[in-house]
Amino acid sequence: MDTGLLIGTVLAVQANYYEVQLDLKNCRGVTSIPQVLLCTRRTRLKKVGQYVMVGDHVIIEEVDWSGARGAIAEVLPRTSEFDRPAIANVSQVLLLFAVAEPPLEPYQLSKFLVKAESKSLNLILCLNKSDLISSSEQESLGRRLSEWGYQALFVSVYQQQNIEVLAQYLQDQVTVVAGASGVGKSSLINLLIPGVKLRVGEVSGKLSRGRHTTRHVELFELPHGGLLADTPGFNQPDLDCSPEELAYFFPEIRRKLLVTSCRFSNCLHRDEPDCVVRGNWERYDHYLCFLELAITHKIHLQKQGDPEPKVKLKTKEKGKKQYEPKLEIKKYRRASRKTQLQKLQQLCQDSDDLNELT
Ligand SMILES: Nc1nc2c(ncn2[C@@H]2O[C@H](COP(=O)(O)OP(=O)(O)OP(=O)(O)O)[C@@H](O)[C@H]2O)c(=O)[nH]1
Ligand SMILES: [Zn+2]
Repeated sequence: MDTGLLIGTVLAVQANYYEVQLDLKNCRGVTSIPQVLLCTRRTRLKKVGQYVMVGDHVIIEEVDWSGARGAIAEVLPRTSEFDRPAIANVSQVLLLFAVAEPPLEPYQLSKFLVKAESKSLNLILCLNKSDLISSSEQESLGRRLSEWGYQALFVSVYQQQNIEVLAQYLQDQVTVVAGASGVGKSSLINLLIPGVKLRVGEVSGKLSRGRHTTRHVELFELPHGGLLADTPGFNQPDLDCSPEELAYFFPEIRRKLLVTSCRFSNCLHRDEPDCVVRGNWERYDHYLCFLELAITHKIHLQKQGDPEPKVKLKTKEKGKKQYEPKLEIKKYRRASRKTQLQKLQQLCQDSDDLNELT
């Protein structure tokens, strides 16, 4: 057996245990050792605050081969870090949507596309449930998306259409499967990885969110090499890019700015004079909506960095100035209907965020 370092990839994290798939290239000639070890994290890593993520390449020590146990001694440098779900070393995003059931919502698809573009990773757009539309509908949808700048791959899990083509795209890559709830992510993973048996649900509108019992992140091994992660029950990616960079996440805008430019270099493409981006193209409205979100996000970040002072300067008699603590906003003032509604929406959003994190 090679005495070199034992390296593996973290497939799943549960409580304080890490499921690590061994990179068996380092153990040539040995066939009877376990492929996956259940590992703990060495205390030294805890002390230096080095956390371990799914997808991490790690060095393993203190192996107990008979019990398939080990300890993670070191985390190798990451090439990328995905936040939702938290996975290291992802190489591409597979954006899966359905052509119907649930209906394809252009705004929602756009939001997922922009989010995926912001990751600077390879992006595959795949449309499932092609069995539910005619070939001419498929062609016109394909043309529409190519205007957006994407070559969509139409698949059907039910009819096993184009699954082989997709499998080739996934080979030897670490891919995160993202897409709205009910589009067939679990069904697709079950088909690609026989034996994995992810739970497939019924499409039941908004209530389908959160029905997954096990929501922890996990990487699944593809039969011909490569790893795949699901993002269950996840409908609304939040856009956290800056207003200035948003334009670059639209292929249509990139194409325009490649051949010409706006009068102002910091143009946000809203109402500035001589803007070459503003105009009559399908997703311009989406751009404007996302721009509003990005501006709100930026203001929010600025406020966080600059907390409101807890004291205020008051002028007393004879012009004497004095600092006084700020009084709390009246608690008994009745919230307007609009504020109540906003609070309710925020509450829903927060509980969704919580679901996505757990
Ligand atoms: N017509 C049709 N239905 C499909 C196809 N693939 C999956 N479905 C159905 O779509 C529904 C949702 O599938 P899931 O695999 O649970 O979808 P999901 O994307 O994992 O959903 P979440 O777990 O909520 O994110 C199920 O009823 C599947 O049987 C397909 O190719 N054609
Ligand atoms: Zn412009």
